[in-house]
Order: sequence, then structure tokens, then C-alpha cells
Amino acid sequence: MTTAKFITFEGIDGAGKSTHLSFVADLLRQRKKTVVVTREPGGTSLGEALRTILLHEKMHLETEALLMFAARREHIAQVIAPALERDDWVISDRFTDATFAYQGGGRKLDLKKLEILEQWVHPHLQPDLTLLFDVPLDVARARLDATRTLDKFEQEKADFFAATRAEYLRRAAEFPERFRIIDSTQTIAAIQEQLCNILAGLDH
Ligand SMILES: Nc1ncnc2c1ncn2[C@@H]1O[C@H](COP(=O)(O)OP(=O)(O)O)[C@@H](O)[C@H]1O
Ligand SMILES: Cc1cn([C@H]2C[C@H](O)[C@@H](COP(=O)(O)OP(=O)(O)O)O2)c(=O)[nH]c1=O
Repeated sequence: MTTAKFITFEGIDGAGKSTHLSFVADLLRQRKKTVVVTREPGGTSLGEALRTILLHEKMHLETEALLMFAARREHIAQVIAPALERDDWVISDRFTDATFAYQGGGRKLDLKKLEILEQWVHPHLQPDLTLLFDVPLDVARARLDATRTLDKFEQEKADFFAATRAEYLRRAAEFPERFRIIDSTQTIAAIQEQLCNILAGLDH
């Protein structure tokens, strides 16, 4: 029987997801788990090539959604499914919830179309745990402005991120069994303590 889990990290840009990814991976490794850390869009050579296009080129909204799922199909085939079959834990920096939040919530693509793609690409796969790093928009924006050159998504306006955040929170309410919302206005130390408690509940 396999016991490895599939964990996804989600949140609007600047929420603090990447800050905590290696912390969670290290925590699991301390508990003798083999952990595969990966990301979307990306995770394979084709996926990384698609990521560069997706993050920097303007395109039709449906093209964007289709390319996200194309990259995901390859990612599942090459990385996620084989790892879980080997009983390795998988931590992915974003997965399908991001498409619902950004292309569905942020860009207003009909969620039913995304549900069709989800059913096509991974009818039987869902994360065991989704950590949603949640912050008010002004906090996320201040963190982004302080640290990096912004990509196509990060350059979007406040109403885009408000709609993206709202769709994340709507999904968290729809799937409470797998979502855990992390109040990312807390200190990094407080968030790490919360993550330890959440993972202790998952790993038994
Ligand atoms: N809880 C926190 N308190 C203060 N600053 C934070 C916190 N979490 C992350 N940061 C800082 O905010 C910036 C964006 O964080 P990052 O993890 O890259 O966000 P994301 O991956 O969600 O876009 C980084 O400079 C990081 O150090
Ligand atoms: C996976 C995914 C990401 N995205 C967007 C969200 C992010 O703005 C961007 C890349 O995500 P991310 O890896 O969080 O960016 P960074 O490394 O700069 O923190 O792609 C979507 O719009 N839809 C998706 O399905």
C-alpha cells in the first residue's frame, strides 16, 4: 500500500508560497520521506519551455488555459504519477487550483470549460493537501514590489488579484477536506509552526 502524499502550494503572487516550500520539503525529509519538489507551469523540459512562453507572451485566454493544462498533462505523466507510484511524496508549487483561480477567477474564463479540461487531464488525481497562502492584496503587492522584476501575471491590476484570491477562497470552501488556509500576514516563524502541525496530521 502506498502512503506518499501529493501536496500543492497555492496563493496569489507575493503571498509567500515559495518561502515555505523548502521548509516543508526539509521537514518531510527529516521524517525520512523521499520528496520530489516540482512546480507549475513547469516541472518537465517541455513544461519549462511552456512556462517561459506563458509568463512572458500575450495570448488568447483560452490558449493560456489550454497551455497550462498541456504542461500539466506532461508534468503528471513524467513526474507526478511516477513519483507517487514509487511512493515518493510530491510537493508542487501550484497545480490545477491555480488555473481555476487565475484563468477562471482572474481572467473570467468559464469555470465549466476548466472543469472539462480537469476531467480530461486528471480525472482520478487530486492533491491530498492544498496549502493556500492567503494575504490581502496590498500586502502581496508590497512584498512583490520589494523583491523582483514582475512577470506577465504579476503585472496585473488589483481587481485581477482580488478575483483570483476570491476564487481560491471559494475553492477552499468547496473542498475543505484537502484545503488548509494559511494566514500569510503572520510571521514566517508562526507560519512554520502552523505548517508543522498540519503536516503532523497528514503523516501517520
Ligand atoms: N510571512 C511573511 N512575512 C514577511 N515577509 C514575507 C513572508 N512570507 C514571505 N515574505 C517575503 O515576501 C516576498 C515574496 O514571497 P514569496 O515566497 O516569493 O511569494 P510567492 O512565492 O507566494 O510569490 C519574499 O521577499 C519573502 O521573503
Ligand atoms: C499553474 C498556473 C500558474 N499561473 C500563473 C500564476 C503565477 O503568476 C505564474 C507563475 O507562478 P509562480 O511559480 O508562483 O511564479 P513565481 O516563481 O514568480 O513566484 O503563473 C496561472 O495563471 N495558471 C496556472 O494554472
